[in-house]
Amino acid sequence: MEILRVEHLQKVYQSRGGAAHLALDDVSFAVEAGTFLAVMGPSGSGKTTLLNLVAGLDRPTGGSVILADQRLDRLSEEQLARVRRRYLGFVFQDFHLLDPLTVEENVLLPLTLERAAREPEIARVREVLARLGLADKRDRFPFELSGGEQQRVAIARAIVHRPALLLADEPTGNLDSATSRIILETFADLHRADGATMLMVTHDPFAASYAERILMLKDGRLYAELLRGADDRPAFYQRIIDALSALEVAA
Ligand SMILES: Nc1ncnc2c1ncn2[C@@H]1O[C@H](COP(=O)(O)OP(=O)(O)OP(=O)(O)O)[C@@H](O)[C@H]1O
Repeated sequence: MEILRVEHLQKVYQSRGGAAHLALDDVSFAVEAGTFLAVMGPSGSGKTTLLNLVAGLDRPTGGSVILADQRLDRLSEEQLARVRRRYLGFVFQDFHLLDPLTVEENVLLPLTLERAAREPEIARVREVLARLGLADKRDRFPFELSGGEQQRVAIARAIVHRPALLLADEPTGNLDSATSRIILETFADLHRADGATMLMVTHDPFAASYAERILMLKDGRLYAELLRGADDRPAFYQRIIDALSALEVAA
């Protein structure tokens, strides 16, 4: 089953001075359910632009995004907001937790946005917190947690409503390497054990090596795709490094 299809996506930013910048140029790809996809590319290559368009947070100047069988460009802002809440989960570089709320309240939030919390929903929150090894942290506040724990709470919040697609924007960008590894293992485990579908934007080859498929962007265009295939993670990492140096040589 296909979760996401991006067709001939184009984004032109018009600056106030009148100059146009082509941030995404004819990008097409599809994502099957259960895929762990990474999108890589140097700074300015269009990664965040692509993520924002996939999330329906911005509108393309050409082409389309089809998420869970719905063409996002045909939806009103209100319909888009509903699609986002229902089908997407978000994990950000800087966690985006709400400081006045406890861990449990933060994770409950996506379930209570549209209605009052009920018993089964609290049970679901506790199940997800336990799944992520946070059962004993549920009454703490974000500032009482380490960065890695805060990111795991953010992941719990992103998956609590069982989204069709989990979007992560540089999720290890603010973490040290040991903590990054724990977060990446968490994603890999959600993919392996729960069949989660993920799109992770990263410029870090180590983070990307946890994915099974990588799209590489350069100057707004897709220029390479790597599939992990039968490689183990270290062998895949080496192939990513080789592909990146080939890109630099070509630049
Ligand atoms: N609102 C905007 N108006 C004009 N240009 C923009 C706007 N947003 C992004 N751009 C330009 O579009 C290009 C792609 O930006 P984008 O943020 O998608 O890149 P990125 O790959 O996510 O970079 P980084 O890794 O640094 O976050 C860049 O050249 C950027 O300067």
